[in-house]
Amino acid sequence: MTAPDVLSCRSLVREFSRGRERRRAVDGLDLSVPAGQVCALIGPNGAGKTTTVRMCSTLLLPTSGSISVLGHDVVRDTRAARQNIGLVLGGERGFYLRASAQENLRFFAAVQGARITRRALSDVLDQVGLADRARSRVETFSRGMVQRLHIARAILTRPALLLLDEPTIGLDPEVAVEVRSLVRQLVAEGTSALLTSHSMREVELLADTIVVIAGGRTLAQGDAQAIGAAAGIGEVSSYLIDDWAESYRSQLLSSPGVRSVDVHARGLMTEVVVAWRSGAVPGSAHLPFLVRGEKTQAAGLEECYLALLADRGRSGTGGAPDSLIDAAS
Ligand SMILES: Nc1ncnc2c1ncn2[C@@H]1O[C@H](COP(=O)(O)OP(=O)(O)OP(=O)(O)O)[C@@H](O)[C@H]1O
Repeated sequence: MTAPDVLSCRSLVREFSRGRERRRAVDGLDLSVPAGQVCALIGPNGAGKTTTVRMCSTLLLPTSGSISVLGHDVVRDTRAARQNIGLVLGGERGFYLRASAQENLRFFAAVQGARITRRALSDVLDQVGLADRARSRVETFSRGMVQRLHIARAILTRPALLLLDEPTIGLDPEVAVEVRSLVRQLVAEGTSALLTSHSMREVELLADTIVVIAGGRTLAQGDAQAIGAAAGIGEVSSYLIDDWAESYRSQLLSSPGVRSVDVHARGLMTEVVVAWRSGAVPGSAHLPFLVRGEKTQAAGLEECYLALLADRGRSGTGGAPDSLIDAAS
Protein backbone atom coordinates (compact mmCIF):
# COMPACT_ATOMS: atom_id res chain seq x y z
CA MET A 1 0.00 0.00 0.00
CA THR A 2 1.39 3.44 -0.88
CA ALA A 3 1.73 6.03 1.91
CA PRO A 4 -0.91 8.79 1.86
CA ASP A 5 0.21 12.18 0.60
CA VAL A 6 1.30 14.39 3.46
CA LEU A 7 -1.07 17.07 2.16
CA SER A 8 -3.99 16.53 -0.17
CA CYS A 9 -6.50 19.20 -1.27
CA ARG A 10 -9.45 18.15 -3.39
CA SER A 11 -11.92 20.45 -5.18
CA LEU A 12 -11.10 23.12 -2.62
CA VAL A 13 -13.37 26.19 -2.63
CA ARG A 14 -13.40 29.24 -0.37
CA GLU A 15 -15.90 32.03 -0.81
CA PHE A 16 -15.90 35.41 0.92
CA SER A 17 -18.76 37.87 1.15
CA ARG A 18 -18.08 41.35 -0.07
CA GLY A 19 -21.14 43.46 0.63
CA ARG A 20 -24.00 41.56 -0.99
CA GLU A 21 -21.70 39.67 -3.31
CA ARG A 22 -19.99 36.37 -2.71
CA ARG A 23 -16.63 35.87 -4.37
CA ARG A 24 -14.55 32.78 -4.79
CA ALA A 25 -10.98 33.35 -3.62
CA VAL A 26 -10.21 29.66 -4.19
CA ASP A 27 -12.20 27.92 -6.88
CA GLY A 28 -11.81 24.16 -7.19
CA LEU A 29 -8.15 23.68 -6.31
CA ASP A 30 -6.55 20.21 -6.31
CA LEU A 31 -3.04 19.67 -5.04
CA SER A 32 -0.93 17.00 -3.37
CA VAL A 33 2.33 17.08 -1.47
CA PRO A 34 3.98 13.64 -1.25
CA ALA A 35 6.33 12.82 1.62
CA GLY A 36 9.67 14.62 1.50
CA GLN A 37 8.62 16.95 -1.31
CA VAL A 38 8.03 20.67 -1.67
CA CYS A 39 5.04 21.91 -3.64
CA ALA A 40 5.06 25.60 -4.53
CA LEU A 41 1.84 27.51 -5.01
CA ILE A 42 2.50 30.54 -7.18
CA GLY A 43 0.27 33.23 -8.63
CA PRO A 44 -0.28 36.99 -8.79
CA ASN A 45 -1.48 39.10 -5.85
CA GLY A 46 -4.97 38.02 -4.85
CA ALA A 47 -4.67 34.63 -6.59
CA GLY A 48 -5.76 32.74 -3.47
CA LYS A 49 -2.42 31.47 -2.15
CA THR A 50 -2.68 32.71 1.44
CA THR A 51 -6.34 31.69 1.60
CA THR A 52 -5.27 28.17 0.59
CA VAL A 53 -2.47 28.09 3.17
CA ARG A 54 -4.85 29.34 5.87
CA MET A 55 -7.33 26.58 5.04
CA CYS A 56 -4.57 23.96 5.08
CA SER A 57 -3.38 25.28 8.45
CA THR A 58 -6.91 24.86 9.94
CA LEU A 59 -7.18 28.63 10.54
CA LEU A 60 -9.92 29.04 7.93
CA LEU A 61 -12.75 26.68 7.01
CA PRO A 62 -13.17 25.68 3.37
CA THR A 63 -16.55 26.51 1.82
CA SER A 64 -16.42 23.09 0.14
CA GLY A 65 -13.95 20.45 -0.90
CA SER A 66 -11.55 18.63 1.37
CA ILE A 67 -8.06 18.90 2.83
CA SER A 68 -6.26 16.11 4.58
CA VAL A 69 -2.90 16.07 6.33
CA LEU A 70 -1.42 12.57 6.59
CA GLY A 71 -4.95 11.28 6.01
CA HIS A 72 -6.50 13.47 8.76
CA ASP A 73 -9.30 15.67 7.48
CA VAL A 74 -8.58 19.24 8.65
CA VAL A 75 -12.26 19.95 9.36
CA ARG A 76 -13.42 16.68 10.95
CA ASP A 77 -10.13 15.75 12.60
CA THR A 78 -8.63 19.19 13.21
CA ARG A 79 -6.58 18.28 16.25
CA ALA A 80 -4.78 15.35 14.60
CA ALA A 81 -4.20 17.34 11.42
CA ARG A 82 -2.85 20.30 13.39
CA GLN A 83 -0.35 18.12 15.23
CA ASN A 84 1.31 17.40 11.89
CA ILE A 85 1.51 21.00 10.69
CA GLY A 86 4.07 23.77 11.25
CA LEU A 87 3.10 27.19 9.91
CA VAL A 88 5.60 29.89 8.90
CA LEU A 89 4.27 33.23 7.69
CA GLY A 90 6.53 35.75 5.97
CA GLY A 91 7.09 39.12 7.64
CA GLU A 92 5.39 37.79 10.77
CA ARG A 93 6.09 39.35 14.16
CA GLY A 94 4.31 37.50 16.91
CA PHE A 95 7.11 36.95 19.44
CA TYR A 96 7.43 38.43 22.90
CA LEU A 97 10.26 40.84 22.21
CA ARG A 98 11.47 41.15 25.79
CA ALA A 99 11.56 37.40 26.28
CA SER A 100 14.46 35.26 25.08
CA ALA A 101 14.36 32.91 22.09
CA GLN A 102 14.04 29.87 24.32
CA GLU A 103 11.37 31.46 26.53
CA ASN A 104 9.34 32.25 23.43
CA LEU A 105 9.69 28.71 22.09
CA ARG A 106 8.69 27.23 25.46
CA PHE A 107 5.66 29.48 25.57
CA PHE A 108 4.50 28.54 22.06
CA ALA A 109 5.09 24.85 22.73
CA ALA A 110 2.87 25.15 25.81
CA VAL A 111 0.19 26.93 23.75
CA GLN A 112 0.24 23.98 21.34
CA GLY A 113 -0.07 21.64 24.31
CA ALA A 114 3.32 20.12 23.45
CA ARG A 115 5.86 19.03 26.06
CA ILE A 116 9.31 20.07 24.93
CA THR A 117 12.38 18.75 26.68
CA ARG A 118 15.38 20.99 27.26
CA ARG A 119 17.28 18.79 24.81
CA ALA A 120 14.63 19.12 22.08
CA LEU A 121 14.61 22.89 22.55
CA SER A 122 18.37 23.17 22.23
CA ASP A 123 18.34 20.83 19.20
CA VAL A 124 15.80 23.02 17.42
CA LEU A 125 17.71 26.23 18.21
CA ASP A 126 20.89 24.56 17.04
CA GLN A 127 19.24 23.46 13.81
CA VAL A 128 18.15 26.99 12.93
CA GLY A 129 21.56 28.41 13.89
CA LEU A 130 20.41 30.26 17.01
CA ALA A 131 21.97 28.05 19.71
CA ASP A 132 24.34 30.79 20.82
CA ARG A 133 21.45 33.30 21.10
CA ALA A 134 19.05 31.04 23.00
CA ARG A 135 19.04 33.34 26.03
CA SER A 136 19.06 36.63 24.11
CA ARG A 137 15.94 38.76 23.99
CA VAL A 138 14.15 38.61 20.64
CA GLU A 139 14.23 42.45 20.49
CA THR A 140 17.98 42.17 19.84
CA PHE A 141 17.48 39.89 16.81
CA SER A 142 17.83 40.85 13.15
CA ARG A 143 14.90 40.09 10.83
CA GLY A 144 16.71 37.04 9.54
CA MET A 145 17.17 35.71 13.07
CA VAL A 146 13.49 36.36 13.82
CA GLN A 147 12.53 34.44 10.69
CA ARG A 148 14.77 31.55 11.72
CA LEU A 149 13.08 31.62 15.11
CA HIS A 150 9.71 31.38 13.32
CA ILE A 151 10.96 28.25 11.58
CA ALA A 152 12.17 26.94 14.95
CA ARG A 153 8.69 27.50 16.33
CA ALA A 154 7.12 25.70 13.37
CA ILE A 155 9.38 22.64 13.71
CA LEU A 156 9.29 22.38 17.53
CA THR A 157 6.91 19.43 17.42
CA ARG A 158 8.66 17.93 14.36
CA PRO A 159 5.59 18.18 12.10
CA ALA A 160 5.48 16.22 8.84
CA LEU A 161 4.24 19.26 6.92
CA LEU A 162 5.52 22.82 6.85
CA LEU A 163 3.27 25.52 5.44
CA LEU A 164 5.60 28.30 4.29
CA ASP A 165 3.70 31.40 3.22
CA GLU A 166 6.25 33.74 1.62
CA PRO A 167 8.94 32.74 4.12
CA THR A 168 11.61 35.09 2.74
CA ILE A 169 9.50 38.17 2.06
CA GLY A 170 11.31 41.36 3.12
CA LEU A 171 14.57 39.56 3.92
CA ASP A 172 17.82 40.70 2.36
CA PRO A 173 19.21 38.29 -0.26
CA GLU A 174 21.88 36.90 2.06
CA VAL A 175 19.36 36.07 4.80
CA ALA A 176 16.89 34.69 2.23
CA VAL A 177 19.63 32.28 1.11
CA GLU A 178 20.08 31.16 4.75
CA VAL A 179 16.35 30.58 5.21
CA ARG A 180 16.15 28.62 1.92
CA SER A 181 19.05 26.41 2.90
CA LEU A 182 17.37 25.75 6.24
CA VAL A 183 14.19 24.71 4.39
CA ARG A 184 16.26 22.49 2.10
CA GLN A 185 17.90 20.87 5.12
CA LEU A 186 14.51 20.16 6.73
CA VAL A 187 13.20 18.68 3.49
CA ALA A 188 16.32 16.53 3.13
CA GLU A 189 15.50 15.19 6.58
CA GLY A 190 12.05 14.14 5.38
CA THR A 191 9.79 17.14 6.07
CA SER A 192 7.29 18.06 3.34
CA ALA A 193 6.28 21.61 2.54
CA LEU A 194 3.71 23.72 0.80
CA LEU A 195 5.45 26.95 -0.18
CA THR A 196 4.04 30.19 -1.51
CA SER A 197 6.43 32.72 -2.95
CA HIS A 198 6.70 35.54 -5.45
CA SER A 199 10.36 34.66 -5.96
CA MET A 200 10.61 32.41 -9.00
CA ARG A 201 14.22 31.73 -8.09
CA GLU A 202 13.16 30.49 -4.67
CA VAL A 203 10.56 28.24 -6.26
CA GLU A 204 13.08 26.88 -8.78
CA LEU A 205 15.51 26.16 -5.97
CA LEU A 206 13.08 24.54 -3.55
CA ALA A 207 10.06 23.07 -5.31
CA ASP A 208 9.61 19.57 -6.69
CA THR A 209 6.19 20.47 -8.08
CA ILE A 210 4.53 23.77 -8.85
CA VAL A 211 0.88 24.81 -8.99
CA VAL A 212 0.26 28.07 -10.86
CA ILE A 213 -3.01 29.69 -9.84
CA ALA A 214 -4.86 32.88 -10.72
CA GLY A 215 -8.33 33.92 -9.63
CA GLY A 216 -8.35 30.85 -7.35
CA ARG A 217 -8.08 28.45 -10.31
CA THR A 218 -5.23 26.28 -11.51
CA LEU A 219 -3.51 27.41 -14.71
CA ALA A 220 -0.80 24.72 -14.73
CA GLN A 221 0.54 22.08 -12.42
CA GLY A 222 3.50 19.71 -12.32
CA ASP A 223 7.28 19.84 -12.28
CA ALA A 224 9.24 22.65 -13.97
CA GLN A 225 9.15 20.77 -17.28
CA ALA A 226 5.38 20.35 -17.13
CA ILE A 227 4.95 24.07 -16.40
CA GLY A 228 7.19 24.84 -19.41
CA ALA A 229 5.11 22.50 -21.58
CA ALA A 230 1.85 24.09 -20.37
CA ALA A 231 3.26 27.53 -21.13
CA GLY A 232 4.44 26.35 -24.55
CA ILE A 233 7.97 27.71 -24.08
CA GLY A 234 11.13 25.67 -24.55
CA GLU A 235 13.94 28.18 -25.02
CA VAL A 236 14.48 31.91 -24.62
CA SER A 237 16.92 33.78 -26.89
CA SER A 238 18.40 37.17 -26.32
CA TYR A 239 19.66 38.96 -29.46
CA LEU A 240 21.73 42.14 -29.47
CA ILE A 241 21.04 44.23 -32.56
CA ASP A 242 21.95 47.73 -33.80
CA ASP A 243 18.55 49.14 -34.74
CA TRP A 244 15.05 48.02 -33.85
CA ALA A 245 12.07 48.57 -36.13
CA GLU A 246 8.52 47.83 -34.93
CA SER A 247 7.88 45.85 -38.12
CA TYR A 248 10.36 43.23 -36.80
CA ARG A 249 7.94 42.44 -33.99
CA SER A 250 5.11 41.43 -36.33
CA GLN A 251 7.57 39.55 -38.54
CA LEU A 252 8.83 37.61 -35.52
CA LEU A 253 5.37 36.99 -34.09
CA SER A 254 4.20 35.53 -37.39
CA SER A 255 7.22 33.17 -37.57
CA PRO A 256 6.60 29.57 -36.55
CA GLY A 257 7.57 28.78 -32.98
CA VAL A 258 7.62 32.32 -31.57
CA ARG A 259 5.76 32.62 -28.29
CA SER A 260 6.56 36.21 -27.26
CA VAL A 261 8.86 39.13 -28.10
CA ASP A 262 10.23 41.72 -25.67
CA VAL A 263 12.48 44.62 -26.57
CA HIS A 264 14.87 46.49 -24.24
CA ALA A 265 17.32 49.35 -24.83
CA ARG A 266 20.91 48.31 -24.03
CA GLY A 267 23.05 51.45 -24.37
CA LEU A 268 23.46 52.14 -28.07
CA MET A 269 22.15 48.68 -28.94
CA THR A 270 18.81 46.93 -28.56
CA GLU A 271 18.17 43.58 -26.89
CA VAL A 272 15.39 41.49 -28.39
CA VAL A 273 14.22 38.68 -26.16
CA VAL A 274 12.28 35.95 -27.95
CA ALA A 275 10.55 33.06 -26.20
CA TRP A 276 10.37 30.03 -28.51
CA ARG A 277 8.31 26.89 -28.47
CA SER A 278 10.44 23.89 -27.64
CA GLY A 279 13.06 23.14 -30.34
CA ALA A 280 11.93 26.03 -32.56
CA VAL A 281 14.99 28.33 -32.33
CA PRO A 282 16.10 29.07 -35.92
CA GLY A 283 19.59 29.99 -37.14
CA SER A 284 20.19 33.75 -36.95
CA ALA A 285 20.11 33.96 -40.78
CA HIS A 286 16.35 33.34 -40.50
CA LEU A 287 15.78 36.37 -38.28
CA PRO A 288 14.61 39.72 -39.73
CA PHE A 289 17.63 41.62 -38.31
CA LEU A 290 21.41 41.35 -38.20
CA VAL A 291 22.47 39.79 -34.90
CA ARG A 292 25.56 41.20 -33.12
CA GLY A 293 25.36 38.91 -30.10
CA GLU A 294 23.17 35.99 -29.18
CA LYS A 295 22.43 33.88 -26.11
CA THR A 296 19.88 31.04 -26.01
CA GLN A 297 18.96 29.13 -22.89
CA ALA A 298 16.24 26.86 -21.57
CA ALA A 299 13.21 28.84 -20.43
CA GLY A 300 13.14 29.64 -16.72
CA LEU A 301 10.08 29.43 -14.51
CA GLU A 302 9.60 33.18 -14.65
CA GLU A 303 9.14 33.26 -18.44
CA CYS A 304 6.76 30.30 -18.30
CA TYR A 305 4.77 31.83 -15.45
CA LEU A 306 4.47 35.20 -17.21
CA ALA A 307 3.39 33.50 -20.44
CA LEU A 308 0.66 31.55 -18.61
CA LEU A 309 -0.62 34.75 -16.99
CA ALA A 310 -0.48 36.62 -20.32
CA ASP A 311 -2.57 33.85 -21.95
CA ARG A 312 -5.09 34.14 -19.15
CA GLY A 313 -5.23 37.93 -19.65
CA ARG A 314 -5.74 37.48 -23.43
CA SER A 315 -8.46 34.88 -22.94
CA GLY A 316 -10.42 37.52 -21.00
CA THR A 317 -10.48 35.69 -17.67
CA GLY A 318 -7.97 38.03 -16.10
CA GLY A 319 -10.26 40.95 -15.31
CA ALA A 320 -11.45 40.14 -11.82
CA PRO A 321 -8.96 39.18 -9.12
CA ASP A 322 -11.32 36.47 -7.97
CA SER A 323 -14.44 35.04 -9.48
CA LEU A 324 -17.76 36.67 -8.80
CA ILE A 325 -20.31 33.96 -8.27
CA ASP A 326 -23.37 35.71 -7.05
CA ALA A 327 -24.06 39.28 -8.14
CA ALA A 328 -26.42 41.22 -5.89
CA SER A 329 -29.78 41.53 -7.53
N1 LIG B 1 -11.07 37.68 5.00
C1 LIG B 1 -11.35 38.00 3.74
N2 LIG B 1 -12.51 38.62 3.43
C2 LIG B 1 -12.82 38.93 2.15
N3 LIG B 1 -12.01 38.68 1.10
C3 LIG B 1 -10.84 38.08 1.36
C4 LIG B 1 -10.44 37.71 2.68
N4 LIG B 1 -9.22 37.11 2.61
C5 LIG B 1 -8.86 37.12 1.32
N5 LIG B 1 -9.83 37.69 0.56
C6 LIG B 1 -9.81 37.87 -0.90
O1 LIG B 1 -9.49 36.63 -1.47
C7 LIG B 1 -8.67 36.81 -2.63
C8 LIG B 1 -7.43 35.98 -2.48
O2 LIG B 1 -6.61 36.55 -1.45
P1 LIG B 1 -5.26 35.85 -0.95
O3 LIG B 1 -4.74 36.67 0.18
O4 LIG B 1 -5.51 34.43 -0.73
O5 LIG B 1 -4.33 36.04 -2.22
P2 LIG B 1 -2.78 35.77 -2.38
O6 LIG B 1 -2.62 34.95 -3.61
O7 LIG B 1 -2.21 35.25 -1.12
O8 LIG B 1 -2.24 37.23 -2.67
P3 LIG B 1 -0.82 37.93 -2.29
O9 LIG B 1 0.17 37.41 -3.27
O10 LIG B 1 -1.12 39.37 -2.50
O11 LIG B 1 -0.50 37.59 -0.87
C9 LIG B 1 -8.40 38.30 -2.73
O12 LIG B 1 -9.30 38.87 -3.68
C10 LIG B 1 -8.70 38.81 -1.34
O13 LIG B 1 -9.17 40.14 -1.39
